[in-house]
Amino acid sequence: MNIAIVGSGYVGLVSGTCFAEMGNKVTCVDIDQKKIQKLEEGIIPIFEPGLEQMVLKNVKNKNLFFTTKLGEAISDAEIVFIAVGTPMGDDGSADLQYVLAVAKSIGETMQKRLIVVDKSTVPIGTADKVKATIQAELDKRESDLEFSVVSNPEFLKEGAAIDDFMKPDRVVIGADSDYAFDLMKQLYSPFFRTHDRFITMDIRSAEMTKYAANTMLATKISFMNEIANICERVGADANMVRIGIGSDKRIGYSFIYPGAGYGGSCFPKDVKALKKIAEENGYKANLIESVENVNDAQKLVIAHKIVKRFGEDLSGMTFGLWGLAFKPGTDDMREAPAIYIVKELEKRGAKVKAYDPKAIEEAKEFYLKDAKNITYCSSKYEVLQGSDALILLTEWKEFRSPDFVEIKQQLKNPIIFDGRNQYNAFNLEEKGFEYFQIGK
Ligand SMILES: NC(=O)c1ccc[n+]([C@@H]2O[C@H](COP(=O)([O-])OP(=O)(O)OC[C@H]3O[C@@H](n4cnc5c(N)ncnc54)[C@H](O)[C@@H]3O)[C@@H](O)[C@H]2O)c1
Ligand SMILES: O=c1ccn([C@@H]2O[C@H](COP(=O)(O)OP(=O)(O)O[C@H]3O[C@H](CO)[C@@H](O)[C@H](O)[C@H]3O)[C@@H](O)[C@H]2O)c(=O)[nH]1
Repeated sequence: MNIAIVGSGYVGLVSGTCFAEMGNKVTCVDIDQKKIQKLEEGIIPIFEPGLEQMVLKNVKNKNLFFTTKLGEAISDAEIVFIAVGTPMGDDGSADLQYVLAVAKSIGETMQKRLIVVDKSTVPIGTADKVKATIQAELDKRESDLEFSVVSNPEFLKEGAAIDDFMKPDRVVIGADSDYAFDLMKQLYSPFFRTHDRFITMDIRSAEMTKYAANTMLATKISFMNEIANICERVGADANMVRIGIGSDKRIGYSFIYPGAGYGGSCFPKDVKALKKIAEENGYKANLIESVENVNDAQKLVIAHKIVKRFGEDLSGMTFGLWGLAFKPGTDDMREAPAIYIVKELEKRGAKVKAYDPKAIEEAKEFYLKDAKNITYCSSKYEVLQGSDALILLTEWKEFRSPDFVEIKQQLKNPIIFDGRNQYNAFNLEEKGFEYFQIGK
């Protein structure tokens, strides 16, 4: 099939590359000329395991193309995906300007019947807006071209995006015509080897499914963080409680790791957007609001532990930080707990030495560009030299089983603040450390 993907970020580039891998001819579009130029030169603008190799292979096989010209990309396409950002607007709602700008360009340039698929995460009712925007442009052109708008939310996780896309738990398709359902099923069928996992529904329910899924997962995390905070105060161990409740199949083990709060480009903005959607429709979403409040507070839990240990004024102190990305396996720092911790430490007069295997450039260029008291190191052990304590915020594999003798030798004080409970099985107290974790 001939496909265009508009927006070549985490979702667009991964989806486009995986569709190409299945033998489709895919053109990825972006308005960011630098991004497209890099892609044309074989430079992948984001870090996502396995992506580079797959992009290069499909470019070589002439299944995958890049352009800044949407009109050219859709001239031969049967399906066009909208995969641009829907960032948080000032009032917490999803900002639809990029989605609607793409819809306008599609209406201005389409030359044949098209299925327009919304893959971006968008508020319920957005498909109607996309439809109206395209139709308005067609009307201006006095064109009677047919098109359908489909909602096909994306559920991939950064760091595991290729796997999630190639072997999806389900593909949700919201549409209002058999033609659209059929074409979408043809496109996705190759991804299901044993049995299909299509879930078809009306468009609004598909749009809502995405917000409900992310908010459910965020709720599990905030719930567990709240339990962890109570555990600490009553002398229980959240690590044990996690196993205790996860073993109940109705609860399950996934997404109940207590930690330094959820970050990333999706949970924070989607939880906020759903709260706003509810509000705009006359419903106060108390539970969802609490999920967000618990998370906001959780991002600073490690800072509070540091203050409790060292006092309010941290001037003259240096903290070694392992991990900047919001999770392992990505260079993405959107809403990463590290941003909040670094700023809080800096506010209290402390310096930070930081190392992350992939996210240092992102930190320098965007997310911590205003931080004045941070030094970036080229290895995890360099961070420790002259630091008063170590803080772990992202559980990259290379941090999971470090040399504790080396850590003890290098740090000024043998103190570890573990924001991901990675070292709770290492008997650090017996090894002479002061060890602080979440929920114990
Ligand atoms: N990142 C994820 O893990 C993930 C997973 C599922 C769903 N989503 C959703 O998918 C959408 C995209 O997220 P992302 O993380 O890929 O965003 P991103 O910021 O990484 O990429 C968006 C891209 O769209 C481009 N763009 C903006 N306007 C454009 C236009 N008019 N024409 C062409 N390109 C344009 C930008 O330059 C950028 O490269 C969001 O709605 C997000 O909520 C993201
Ligand atoms: O038990 C857990 C699991 C995750 N997290 C944190 O939650 C955040 C999000 O993690 P994850 O869901 O793995 O990453 P994302 O790439 O943000 O993926 C989420 O957001 C995407 C964008 O909408 C969806 O497509 C995915 O299905 C959904 O998992 C990270 O900060 C994690 O550290 C925890 O604190 N505890």
